[in-house]
Formats: sequence, structure tokens, C-alpha cells
Amino acid sequence: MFKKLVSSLESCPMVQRGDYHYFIHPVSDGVPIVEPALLREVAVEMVRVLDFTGVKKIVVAEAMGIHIGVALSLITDIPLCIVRKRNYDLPGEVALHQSTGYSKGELYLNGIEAGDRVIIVDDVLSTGGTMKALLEGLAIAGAEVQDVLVVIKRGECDIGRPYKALVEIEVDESGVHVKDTFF
Ligand SMILES: O=P(O)(O)OC[C@H]1O[C@H](OP(=O)(O)OP(=O)(O)O)[C@H](O)[C@@H]1O
Ligand code: HPA
Repeated sequence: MFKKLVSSLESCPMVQRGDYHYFIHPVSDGVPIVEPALLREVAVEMVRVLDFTGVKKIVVAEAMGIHIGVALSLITDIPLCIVRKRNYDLPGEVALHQSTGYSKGELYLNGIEAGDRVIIVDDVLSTGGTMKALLEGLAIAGAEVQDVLVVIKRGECDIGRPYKALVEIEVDESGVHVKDTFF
């Protein structure tokens, strides 16, 4: 379980983004290459641990939620809602402010109707800025969040509700250290 995810994390490179030790990994960056076996391992575990009760939509954020969301959507046949970094000005579009450990930007939520029961999946949870923005936007749109799952949890973070993670890591000058695997 998680063999490819753990070994690839422990050997992945890191760069500095200001004060932030940024690890570079296929799941969180799409580089250097996304191996199908790694993506399959992640997708299968996500299906195993998520609570899909009544879920009508999978919600992910551009960009690095997309490949894991697509994998999950293809397996479960649940439609995918991609929260974009570009606005479309469609009726009901919700604009959100996203802040991470190394960047700030806007996100735009479309395609959610009041009463939709959804799950949120993302590649990484670090400061929680992105996840909190998604939760806020979904609350504004009137969605019910059934479950939240991230592939990689980086340190401790309170997002105001329970969530699940496949692996927990710490990152320092020497690289990535896998602290725990879940489920
Ligand atoms: O918990 P946080 O501090 O918010 O960090 C996590 C977020 O950071 C990355 O997104 P980002 O928009 O930076 O990059 P991407 O476009 O490569 O997904 C990642 O995909 C998460 O969504
Ligand atoms: O260190 C990171 N690497 C890749 N994606 C991320 N998203 C938040 N932090 C990181």
C-alpha cells in the first residue's frame, strides 16, 4: 500500500520559493513525469477511503487537483467540477481568494447547484489556504461537503472540519520525510 507514493516522495527534489521548501513531485506538480502506476495507486486508495454517500460531484482546484480528479471521476462515474484560475462570468460563478505558502491568486467556482452533495480532493494540503477557499466557495454556492481528501498532507493544518489524507510529510532543507500513511 502506497509503495510508489512513499518511495517517490522520499526521493523527490526540492527548491526554495522564498522561505518555503517546495517539493517537486508528479502528483503535486506533474513533473518530471506522471507514471500511470503511481496515479492508479493514488486513485485506488482514494476510492477506498472516501465516503461517496449521496455524492453528485467531485470538486478539484486547477491545476494539480485535475489529474487526480479525472482518475477518480473515471473510476466512480461521478462528474468533475474544476475550480478554475480563470473567470468565465457565468451566472452564479463564485470568486474566491486563494493564498498558499508561496503564492496568492483568484479561483472561480462554477457548476455547483444549491443542495449538491460533493467531495473535495486535492494533491496537497499545506497552509490550508486553498482548501479553506474551496470550502468557503462551496458554502456560498449552497453545496453540502460529504468528505475531503488530500493525497499529501504537509504538516499540521486546521481547515475547520475533518479531512482525510493518504500520506503525511514534513519538508526541510534535506528534503521530504514521510511521517505517516493513513488508512
Ligand atoms: O494548503 P495550501 O498552502 O493552499 O497549498 C496547497 C495548494 O497548493 C497547490 O496549488 P497551487 O495553486 O499553488 O498550484 P497548482 O496550480 O500547481 O495546483 C496545490 O495544488 C494545492 O491546491
Ligand atoms: O511544496 C509543495 N510542492 C508542491 N505542491 C505544493 N502545494 C503546496 N505546497 C507544495
